[in-house]
Amino acid sequence: MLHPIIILVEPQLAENIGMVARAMANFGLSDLRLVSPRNGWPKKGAHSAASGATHVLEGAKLYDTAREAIADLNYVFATTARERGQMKRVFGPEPAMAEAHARIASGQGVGILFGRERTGLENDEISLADAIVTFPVDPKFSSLNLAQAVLLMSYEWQRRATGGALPFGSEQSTPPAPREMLVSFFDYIESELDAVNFYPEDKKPIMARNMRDIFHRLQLSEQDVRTLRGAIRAIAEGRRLRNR
Ligand SMILES: C[S@@+](CC[C@H](N)C(=O)[O-])C[C@H]1O[C@@H](n2cnc3c(N)ncnc32)[C@H](O)[C@@H]1O
Repeated sequence: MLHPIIILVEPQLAENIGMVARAMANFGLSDLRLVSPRNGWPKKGAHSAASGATHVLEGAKLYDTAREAIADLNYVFATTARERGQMKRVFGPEPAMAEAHARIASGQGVGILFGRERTGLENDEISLADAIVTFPVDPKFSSLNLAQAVLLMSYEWQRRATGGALPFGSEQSTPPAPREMLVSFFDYIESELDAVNFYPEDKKPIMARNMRDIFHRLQLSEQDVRTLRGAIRAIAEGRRLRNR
């Protein structure tokens, strides 16, 4: 078991189970356990809601009780929005997944219990867990949809497991232009601007420096410098041709 196991206790809606599977697959989880799904299993509608995460649904294991579903696990979290007055450690999602990560890395099986859509987990089910996880929600509106609750835990798991690495990053097509190329570009612009008397007498040094600063702020790549240089040359040569 290299990942936490998601355990849904008496889930009712096929759409929620499908969306749970999708959320799990989004964040690299695949072990799903279902405890007595209401009105049986499989359920019509779960596959379409899973949106391609069928491997999670098809691999889901069925149990009669929460107790049986967690029997082989070494450490179990119970998720709940409500205070239950039980003497257990209470985690937020991020430290909970740090704890899960450490335990799984040392070879333990870790599970996360999620409750029924309407009534959540029963106190007896929570009493089977080692710790409680609750989310930092607005207390006036604290209950998340079941699949969203699974998504949040799965996200925190993946963030922990990958160190937050993103699948892709911002790319620069070419590296910033070398200084020599940039300075030669500045010389070129300044000579062309001189040729059309752009600089008022005695202001040239400060205006040339300001313009260099503008280009520095743009972090031009080699290709950017080539493009700008070509554009300025085209304008300058067009003017020279017209003036002949
Ligand atoms: C729709 S909620 C159940 C709401 C139910 N009325 C209750 O009060 O527990 C379904 C499940 O999502 C999880 N969940 C929802 N909101 C949560 C929160 N704020 N913190 C932790 N888990 C939450 C729990 O597992 C919960 O049993």
